[in-house]
Amino acid sequence: MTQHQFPPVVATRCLDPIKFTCYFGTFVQTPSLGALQVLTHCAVGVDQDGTIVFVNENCSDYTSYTLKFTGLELHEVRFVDVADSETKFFVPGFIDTHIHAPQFPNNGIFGDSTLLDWLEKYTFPLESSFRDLTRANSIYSQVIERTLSNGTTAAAYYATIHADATNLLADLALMRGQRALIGKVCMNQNSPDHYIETFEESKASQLSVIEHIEKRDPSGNFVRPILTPRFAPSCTEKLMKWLGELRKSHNYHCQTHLSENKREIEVAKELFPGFDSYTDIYYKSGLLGPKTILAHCIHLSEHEKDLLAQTGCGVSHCPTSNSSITSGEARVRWLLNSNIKVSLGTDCSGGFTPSILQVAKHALLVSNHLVMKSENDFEKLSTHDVLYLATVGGAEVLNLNVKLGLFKVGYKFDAQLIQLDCEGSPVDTFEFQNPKWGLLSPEESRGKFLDLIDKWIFNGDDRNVRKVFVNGRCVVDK
Ligand SMILES: Nc1nc2[nH]cnc2c(=O)[nH]1
Ligand SMILES: [Zn+2]
Repeated sequence: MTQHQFPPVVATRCLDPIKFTCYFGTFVQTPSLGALQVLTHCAVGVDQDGTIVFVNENCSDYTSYTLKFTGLELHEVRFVDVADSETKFFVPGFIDTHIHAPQFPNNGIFGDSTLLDWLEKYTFPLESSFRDLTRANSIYSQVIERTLSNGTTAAAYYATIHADATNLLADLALMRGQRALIGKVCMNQNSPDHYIETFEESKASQLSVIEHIEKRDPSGNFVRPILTPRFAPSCTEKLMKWLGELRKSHNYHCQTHLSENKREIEVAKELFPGFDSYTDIYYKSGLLGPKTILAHCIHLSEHEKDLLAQTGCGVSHCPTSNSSITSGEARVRWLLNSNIKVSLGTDCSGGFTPSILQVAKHALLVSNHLVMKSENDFEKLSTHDVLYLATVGGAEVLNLNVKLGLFKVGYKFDAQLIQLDCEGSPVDTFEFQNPKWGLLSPEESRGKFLDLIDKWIFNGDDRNVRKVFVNGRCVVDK
């Protein structure tokens, strides 16, 4: 089971007579927080490496433009014209910066528990069963399929403590064409006997996972290892310091949980009395840096927030999870205003949905709750803000070598094709709400289209995701 020989994802393209692809239609993106850009009648050219080489808005003849631009023959170019419906548009692929792949079967199962009893009752027993590779194979395949189908083109995964199953998750993501940071969970204290490792075991399996993943994808453009101390309460200082040294010496990605639940914070302080704060435990262990992803960050002090800003860490905001297991409301605007990178995470199965679109909606609603509590508008997030967090924010937090999150020259074509009026769509569309580009004033058409985007964010789901592309390759076609 450990000896799978998956073909490299990119090699198959070499046999393809098609040398270039031009996508034509409406493209939607968020170049900055709060700003939504709508590119209409737009031609986006993508080369064989999945890189965008032109973005030509209001293109009157995209076929001639492409042939002239590339110098290729007609049969060497694939034209994907999706301008056949006014409610069809491309958006950048979603980036899920915090998801526990093995917890997928527990989505929706959390009862009235909160973090620490939830871990004991539901999470550790399920994760420990991933010593069984047959189980890991079927659940991990399902997670990748489901997240891709929801438009997630890149994800930062937590796996389990098991090296073999973690390697399998990396292989499956690579084979299926989803970009993924793959984290073998490290945990060597305060965990049940059936699901714990020693320092030496953790070290050995971490190194073997890194070796496996780096061999599978030496470019690191598709799958990469990410150091994953579960959270301070389940790791000794020795283990965190070893991981901190490893992170610094190889510039590895790192992910962990921070300041999710009030009781968790007390436990962390009791276990590590010599540190100034929960954040300080990670800081002094060398775990914080520009390629570190911190999930939750709800109950931080000003000083802890400043430490995140100073070290350049990214935050994964997980509002679905935080509402489900009653953890609290992260102050996203407060973090963003300190120039801290913020993105979205499903945190399955603390969160119940594998869809970043749903999480975006919850991020907006949770921000409204903060506003209602504080009676000022400061924390309010718009639909454009949460779309930014789901795409550009995710790309900033993942901090990969390839550029993601926008339709821009030099960026990779990781995209979703959304259609609101497709068969079985959960979004009710009305002809009078269509933008009617060219028939109304540009402002009127844009206004109507922005309303459609809002309708999509609140009412849409995976049925509206018609195609998904990663690195210019179509990985989902419904
Ligand atoms: N949400 C969440 N928080 C954690 N803290 C430590 N482990 C976990 C986990 O699996 N999920
Ligand atoms: Zn988590």
